[in-house]
Amino acid sequence: MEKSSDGPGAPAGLDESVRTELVSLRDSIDNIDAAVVHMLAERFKCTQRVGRLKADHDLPAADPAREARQIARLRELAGSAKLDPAFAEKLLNFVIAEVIRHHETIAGERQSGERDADGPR
Ligand SMILES: C=C(O[C@@H]1C=C(C(=O)O)C=C[C@H]1O)C(=O)O
Repeated sequence: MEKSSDGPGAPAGLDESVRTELVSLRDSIDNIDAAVVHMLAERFKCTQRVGRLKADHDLPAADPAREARQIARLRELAGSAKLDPAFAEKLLNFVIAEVIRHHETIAGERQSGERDADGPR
């Protein structure tokens, strides 16, 4: 069974000042997580538009040169922000891989749409 707790999100038997600090820090973490989700949602709205542009103009889903520039920039920013640059790179690569998957899906849908519009051969 799970360990019992005497308050939302704080383990039982904790010193009051420790509990207050833990709850306050977790409030901020929750706000930051919400901001990250909203920012990612906005980023994916932009990348979906890029995906449609690429599909309309027969451009490849991935742009490795652009990715290399973004990674170099993000590593630099991470370093100044005291965030591990290797972590920043992994995170960006993770997001970009999902974006490329979306772009491939959009391109595939365009192609099958065009085939359908051409009618049976
Ligand atoms: C969004 C694009 O497509 C891909 C995804 C990228 C991203 O998520 O930042 C960057 C380069 C591309 O591989 C783009 O070309 O700008």
